[in-house]
Amino acid sequence: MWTEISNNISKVTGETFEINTRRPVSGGCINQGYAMIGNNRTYFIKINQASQVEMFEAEVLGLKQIFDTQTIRVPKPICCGIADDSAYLVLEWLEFGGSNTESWLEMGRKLAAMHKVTPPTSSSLLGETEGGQNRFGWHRNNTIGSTPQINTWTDNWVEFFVEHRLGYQFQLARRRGGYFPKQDKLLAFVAKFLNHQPKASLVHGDLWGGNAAITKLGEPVILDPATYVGDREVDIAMTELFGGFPGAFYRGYNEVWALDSGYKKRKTIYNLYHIINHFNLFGSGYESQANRMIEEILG
Ligand SMILES: Nc1ncnc2c1ncn2[C@@H]1O[C@H](COP(=O)(O)OP(=O)(O)OP(=O)(O)O)[C@@H](O)[C@H]1O
Repeated sequence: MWTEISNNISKVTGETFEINTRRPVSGGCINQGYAMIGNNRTYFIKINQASQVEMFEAEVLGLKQIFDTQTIRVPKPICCGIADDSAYLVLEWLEFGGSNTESWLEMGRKLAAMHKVTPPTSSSLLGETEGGQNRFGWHRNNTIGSTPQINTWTDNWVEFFVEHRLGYQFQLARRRGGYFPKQDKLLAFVAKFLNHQPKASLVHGDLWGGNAAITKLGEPVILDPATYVGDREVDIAMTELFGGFPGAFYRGYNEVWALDSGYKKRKTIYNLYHIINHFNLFGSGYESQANRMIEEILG
């Protein structure tokens, strides 16, 4: 497998790459990460089962879409595919570790700049492109963790969030034996909560602490996106889900595009999506957390 991946790197970069050393990189929950070193170059590789190759293809497209905004750094995708019986994704290697206040201010400013972008709505099937529309979705489905994330273009944000985010995850959770007694009441209530008519923004989609990092040179980077066009508040809510980003991040963000005061009310409903997904991915421990969040939302 490693030779096949090396050969593909040589092919797409036009420079011979022969693997010399490989070491595991920890930090991800879904894929196995490795550093691949050879010919004075290093690459970051993610490996999963062959059936997951579409997940990597979607990640490449998400990284490219974010790169095209010219706002915030993402690792450059090199190639992806199947070698032996494994799916792989090769990315530019980045050296992390230079965290400081200025870098986190920049992370916030750059994320806000990215959120100001409304990418063209395009249908990969029809090859149509229409710019600047306030529609929500993406040109293909992707994954959140390894759960499918449905991105069918929808004109109305509430409809999109109820059907393709909360509703879809609840459906999967039911099949796994999840018990959410106030699910229907909650779904009926969403429209009342999300009546702020958000602008359609390009969002990262999975912005927990493990997916935001600062390079040794102090440059902010976002990793491993589950990109779509949605309400920017979904990203900010997720930064707060597992402990919060440094305060400088929020200061930087608000400098460029201040959050609406209603955000505080909405963030629990946005994070509920991720907690039900955690139930679907990691099991029952998250069921009671989701039910507590539902109670909190319903008041
Ligand atoms: N381009 C890169 N260069 C160097 N290290 C990287 C790079 N991308 C990711 N890493 C490191 O590897 C870790 C895991 O990466 P990543 O989050 O992309 O994996 P994953 O298995 O897809 O994760 P998740 O559980 O968030 O889905 C990161 O937290 C980071 O420390």
